[in-house]
Amino acid sequence: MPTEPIISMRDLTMEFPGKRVLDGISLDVFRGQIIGYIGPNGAGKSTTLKILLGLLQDYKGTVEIFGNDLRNENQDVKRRIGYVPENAEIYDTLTPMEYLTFVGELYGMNRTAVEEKASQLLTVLGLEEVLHTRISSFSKGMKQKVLIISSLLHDPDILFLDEPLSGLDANSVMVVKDILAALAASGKTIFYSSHIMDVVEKISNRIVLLYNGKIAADGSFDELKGQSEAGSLEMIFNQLTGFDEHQQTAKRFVELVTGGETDG
Ligand SMILES: Nc1ncnc2c1ncn2[C@@H]1O[C@H](COP(=O)(O)OP(=O)(O)OP(=O)(O)O)[C@@H](O)[C@H]1O
Repeated sequence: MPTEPIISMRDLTMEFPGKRVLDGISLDVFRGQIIGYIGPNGAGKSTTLKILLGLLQDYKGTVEIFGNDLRNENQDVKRRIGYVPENAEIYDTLTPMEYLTFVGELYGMNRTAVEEKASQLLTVLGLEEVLHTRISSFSKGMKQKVLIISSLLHDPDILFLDEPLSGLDANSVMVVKDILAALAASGKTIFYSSHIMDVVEKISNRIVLLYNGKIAADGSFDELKGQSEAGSLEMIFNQLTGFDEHQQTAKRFVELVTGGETDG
């Protein structure tokens, strides 16, 4: 049974001018958990991740990672964290080998070791022919693979992922899903934010739904299903966020596009 939480948030509140985005979030995350962190657009998922990463500081409440208060700057904590951002600034003029060597060295890894590891990881994900090609020529999915590798090069204990499968083809999605499951089984903790509900449903062992600044649901998919009449996570999401207007919204949208009435 898990003991000490790896991540602990108490009464986490975050306000931007004129807007309270997080309204007293309390959450403990344990070793080996894959947390599917979901919520409507603008719910505050990326904001939560940025706070956990130390990128946003003017929050209220307490956040501890590995038992260290985030307000006490701690480089050791940062070294044990990996991050795949939603919108990454990747250095397009570099090759993946140059970029990954740069990232590995930032984490204090030895250059030869990082080059070898980067080359092996790129090869496993099918990028062996473009190790020395500029990232600017890559497709979205190829860039995403480089980002996923860059978040894992230093073998972190916690992985924060913000929409990590974006641009990946169906085969690559299966590989990444299996990688995440294997990482969690080896004791890593994964905090996974995404809108792709069928993937969240399958890979998460715990789902946390953020709505109106608060945690509206927290449990395994089976537990959430037990509390709701809905069958899929997508339907549970719609139900818990009170959204039942998708057909009317779509109809109105198409009427405006076509300038007329639609059938049905
Ligand atoms: N730096 C900022 N200044 C002002 N408002 C901000 C800032 N960053 C985020 N917000 C606002 O906070 C709210 C939450 O944004 P956030 O990006 O965390 O949502 P999200 O749940 O990740 O949404 P999405 O699913 O669309 O990615 C939004 O209303 C957004 O406009």
